[in-house]
Amino acid sequence: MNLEESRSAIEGIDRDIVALIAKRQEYSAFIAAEKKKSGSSVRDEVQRRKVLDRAAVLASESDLDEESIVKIFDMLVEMNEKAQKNYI
Ligand SMILES: C=C(O[C@@H]1C=C(C(=O)O)C=C[C@H]1O)C(=O)O
Repeated sequence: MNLEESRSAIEGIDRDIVALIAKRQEYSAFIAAEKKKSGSSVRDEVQRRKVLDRAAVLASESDLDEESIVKIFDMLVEMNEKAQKNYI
């Protein structure tokens, strides 16, 4: 595979990543509605920890740097919380 082909493959993957992030974000509306009903706060520290710990395990299973993957997921959680706040 040459440089152009590799870059084109990466572009496709980047598009997939953004589409998956958008899909993840869509759930913020449903989750915000449930939290509004029950009066729960947007940030759920127990669930947040679960998501970040799972990300670390998945990173390690795929031989990826755990710290970097956890940072990415920390940003995803923050994005989701920010979106939920727009619904509450
Ligand atoms: C999505 C939720 O709300 C927040 C966002 C989370 C996430 O993006 O995974 C996890 C915990 C919460 O702080 C949830 O409570 O499940």
